[in-house]
Amino acid sequence: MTHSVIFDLDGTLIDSAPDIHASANTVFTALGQPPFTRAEVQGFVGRGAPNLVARLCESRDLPHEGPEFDRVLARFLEVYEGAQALTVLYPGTRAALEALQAAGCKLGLCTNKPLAPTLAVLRHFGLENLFAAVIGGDSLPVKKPDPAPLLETLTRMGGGPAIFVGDSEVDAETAQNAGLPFLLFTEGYRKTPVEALPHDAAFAHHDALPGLVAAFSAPAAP
Ligand SMILES: O=C(O)COP(=O)(O)O
Ligand SMILES: [Mg+2]
Repeated sequence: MTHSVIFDLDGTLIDSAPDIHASANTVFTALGQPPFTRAEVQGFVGRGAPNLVARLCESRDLPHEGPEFDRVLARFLEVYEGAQALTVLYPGTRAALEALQAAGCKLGLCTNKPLAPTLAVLRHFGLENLFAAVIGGDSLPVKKPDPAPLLETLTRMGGGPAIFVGDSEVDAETAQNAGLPFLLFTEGYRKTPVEALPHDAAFAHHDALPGLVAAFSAPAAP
């Protein structure tokens, strides 16, 4: 049976760290702070925007909760929602999504990025109609690695067998928590060596994805 394929977004389909980095620097330099390096910002991507901004505040001894923090987070979300100019699709992404769809796979998206900037970036790349369901980091009361967002994405897609594709520690843990097979994209924002992350297969270029998914969907050998 053909599997549904659910994707993570940041570090899996899009390289968004340059825009996240630039947006963070716009907000923090306006507060009189020196700019962050890209590595500092990228290291905090994957657990949602509130966590990213809280970790950045913490690293500058600014409050990471309370009204002052809430204002910094709101400003970051405002700046980031319009920031797509530096973001790129990973090579082969569009072709892989279209090939999967042509092979009969339903596609879903489950990201910890808030829903508004998620939909904005999907529209920016003309991908918004490819996904049968899109869940963002603020769509449910919990985020990945809680399995609920991934399972809710699948429910909204109509259920059935599914595979999760992601780039990070959080994604590997989410797939395990949800009991779904996990395909690891190795060129994203992972901090752990590939061997140390539980995964069913790994790939470095999206060209490999349709073949990997087909192998999962093939009937088991007798
Ligand atoms: O942390 C985020 O905002 C998003 O990260 P994800 O798309 O990799 O889940
Ligand atoms: Mg990711």
